[in-house]
Amino acid sequence: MKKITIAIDGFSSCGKSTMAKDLAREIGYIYIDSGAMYRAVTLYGIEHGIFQDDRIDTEKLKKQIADIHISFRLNPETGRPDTYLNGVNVENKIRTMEVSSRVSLIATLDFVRKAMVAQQQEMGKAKGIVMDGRDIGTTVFPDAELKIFVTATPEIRAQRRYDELKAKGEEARFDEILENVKQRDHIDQNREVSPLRKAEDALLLDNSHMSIPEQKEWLTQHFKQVVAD
Ligand SMILES: Nc1ncnc2c1ncn2[C@@H]1O[C@H](COP(=O)(O)OP(=O)(O)O)[C@@H](O)[C@H]1O
Ligand SMILES: Nc1ccn([C@@H]2O[C@H](COP(=O)(O)OP(=O)(O)O)[C@@H](O)[C@H]2O)c(=O)n1
Repeated sequence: MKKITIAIDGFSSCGKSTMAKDLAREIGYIYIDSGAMYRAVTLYGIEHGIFQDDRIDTEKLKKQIADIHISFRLNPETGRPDTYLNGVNVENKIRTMEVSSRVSLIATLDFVRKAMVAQQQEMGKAKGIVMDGRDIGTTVFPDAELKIFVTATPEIRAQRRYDELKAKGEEARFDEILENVKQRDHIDQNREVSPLRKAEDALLLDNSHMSIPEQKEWLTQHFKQVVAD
């Protein structure tokens, strides 16, 4: 069967990674969480004094960007890929509110995007990949055979993220998460480089009232249709 490229973009916390990972596992494709890469750069910045309050020392980060190596390795316990920053597993550290509150500013920087996009395109060279993010269908893989743009109401998205953090036993406040979700959507949609928008040829999915199995079924059907053509 021919291998294709699948691009899943959309708003924060709506279930993109969940559906992308599940599909990739089922069809034997590689899954890449591009957001995890921006989160890893942000964590690097926090750990290397790049932030002074809310200001970013862009010159310092620019000098160090070539020293930031991000990779993914399958976690045999979860069956899902964990994110590694310079050889260290940072999967949990990159999901904290501290990182969430800073990542979208880091993702506005053109030299950061350039470095990440180059790595992402390299990872997808051989096709057979599902990648989720904000600019996958528009910038990273504009020729992807299947493009999806996912959305849900901000309240539902914040609730999903809140439930996730609570289930992991982490501190979480619903209002803080809702504010973060809205703020990141705003920054992502209004930045100059590769702003978040639906590619013209992407299929729109509002999963506000869909369960995880329902959305996976929806995606699998579209995948089957594209590979059958
Ligand atoms: N349709 C859904 N209904 C309820 N919860 C969902 C649904 N899709 C995903 N989730 C949950 O919402 C949270 C955010 O999903 P995630 O896939 O990380 O979103 P994204 O990649 O878009 O940020 C996760 O805890 C996930 O299990
Ligand atoms: N391809 C991408 C992926 C993420 N990002 C940025 O990285 C942030 C974190 O991405 P994410 O996919 O982990 O976000 P969640 O929706 O999973 O919380 C987003 O809010 C964007 O600012 C981006 O700019 N481009």
